[in-house]
Amino acid sequence: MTSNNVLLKVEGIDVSYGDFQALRKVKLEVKEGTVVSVIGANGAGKSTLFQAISGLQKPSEGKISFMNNDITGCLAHEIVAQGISMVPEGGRVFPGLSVLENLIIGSYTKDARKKKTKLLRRTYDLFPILLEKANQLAGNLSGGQRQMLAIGRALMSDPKLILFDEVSLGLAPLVVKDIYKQIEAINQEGTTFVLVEQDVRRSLRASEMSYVMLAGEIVLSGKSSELSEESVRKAYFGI
Ligand SMILES: Nc1ncnc2c1ncn2[C@@H]1O[C@H](COP(=O)(O)OP(=O)(O)OP(=O)(O)O)[C@@H](O)[C@H]1O
Repeated sequence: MTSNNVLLKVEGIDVSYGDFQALRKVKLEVKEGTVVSVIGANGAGKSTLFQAISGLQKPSEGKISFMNNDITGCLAHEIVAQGISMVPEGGRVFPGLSVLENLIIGSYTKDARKKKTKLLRRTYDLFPILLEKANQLAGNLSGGQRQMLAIGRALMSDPKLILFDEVSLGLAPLVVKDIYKQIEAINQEGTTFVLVEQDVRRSLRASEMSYVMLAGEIVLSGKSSELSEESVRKAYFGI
């Protein structure tokens, strides 16, 4: 599903950790209903970008808007309440809590709490394994199941936009295929995605727009269908 409305706009943000500047004048636009890829090597700044959008890092320069509202400097819980949810790198879940408890934690905003039953049903429909294992400890899940739980938890806040960090890292190819199928299904129901993915081919295939980062900057961007794997790889390595 695509429309011409810009859902998220990042305009020239700088983010630093002490003296180290991790993002430089980063600019990015995400249209409603699309899937956008952010590609880059380790340390390029992809997670920092997600943290800045989610309110976990404060940009020293630039502006972030979501649905035409300036969200620069908003707190993380305010940003979730506006409709942005993150699936963190490595499918991080609370290992000592059950699958169901992990999901319920995702619906802590006032609006999501009201729709909890409906959101839970939708999550179980997408990932039946989570219903099967609802009362088991999340720490006992496989890597792929943990990634599904992390997506499920993000869905429980009823987001308009999901920031998905490292979709396929460390997962078996069949599991990755399954997860991309679910991303497509969730996207077709209207949720917009920004994906961080190391696999260039998959990244281009799964998205409408791609942005390549290198050392804290966007060095290449364009329609995924018009970018060659070679040009992306070159930008990725800075050659
Ligand atoms: N908390 C921190 N304190 C200091 N430097 C940091 C911190 N977090 C990240 N960095 C540095 O900022 C840069 C960007 O890191 P970031 O994690 O955003 O990159 P990334 O593209 O997501 O890489 P990865 O795939 O390894 O997570 C790196 O040089 C990293 O070492």
